Amino acid sequence: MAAKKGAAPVADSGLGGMDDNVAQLSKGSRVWYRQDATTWVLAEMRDAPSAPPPPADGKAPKKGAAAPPNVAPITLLSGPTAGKPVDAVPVTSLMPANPEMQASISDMTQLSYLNEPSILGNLQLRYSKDAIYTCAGPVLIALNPCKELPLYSEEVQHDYKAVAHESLHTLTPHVYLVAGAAYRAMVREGASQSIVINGESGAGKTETTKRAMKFLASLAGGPGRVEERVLETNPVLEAFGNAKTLRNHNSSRCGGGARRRG
Ligand SMILES: Nc1ncnc2c1ncn2[C@@H]1O[C@H](COP(=O)(O)OP(=O)(O)OP(=O)(O)O)[C@@H](O)[C@H]1O
Repeated sequence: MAAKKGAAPVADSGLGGMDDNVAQLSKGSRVWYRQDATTWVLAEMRDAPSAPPPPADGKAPKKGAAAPPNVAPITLLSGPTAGKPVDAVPVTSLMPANPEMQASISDMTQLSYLNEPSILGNLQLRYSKDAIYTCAGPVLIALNPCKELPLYSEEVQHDYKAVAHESLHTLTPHVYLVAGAAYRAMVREGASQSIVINGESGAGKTETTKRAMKFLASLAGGPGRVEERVLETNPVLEAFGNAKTLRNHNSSRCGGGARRRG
């Protein structure tokens, strides 16, 4: 299969180059098909990739032009067009799908293929089950549920407090797991720890920070007023750093030009 670089109709995400994945495609393979710039659809290959048909106008390709990519017939498996056959799809718009895609995977490193649609598909599947936290090795991915979930109760905190003193990650991914790991490292090494929380506006950084601080305060607080006092610093910090924006009533990034109303 000779899909040449530069022939892809859409930009590569950089998460496992498309060309690298073409070799994985054969008849019966489950694949992700890039329908447009933002949509991946699960599909099955009806046959192995083959050379593309000659151009309709019969003209020979220009000298030095990149060879067109091989093509394959597929059947769409997900979305409103499920069951629809699509012929002659360029292999450069296909990515191998994980065989374990039916079950959601709590640690991305367990996915057989770590390409963009597999990561997004796994996150989407978990999100549909209100599993907003997913690990990617030591990194925690937190999605904004845009609703209150029963993930932060005293009982849940109690469970994660128990493992905060152990080194094993026996519970499902959670911001408490990350906070607990930082706490454990601080106690073990006797040194300050940092948790980097990153994401676009409205992603949930402030909420995640508050949950982590609350958990840390309750871990270390004991019978005193530590938890209360740590959390009382929030309004002061927010008064200096936060502002209401079109997208977020409590944004920690002020101004910043036009924003989409969310
Ligand atoms: N874990 C969560 N549970 C429930 N609601 C959440 C959660 N995370 C975020 N939200 C909701 O999303 C809104 C935006 O989240 P947040 O203010 O934390 O975003 P942000 O990433 O800090 O945004 P900005 O960069 O603009 O400050 C919150 O006001 C809250 O309503």
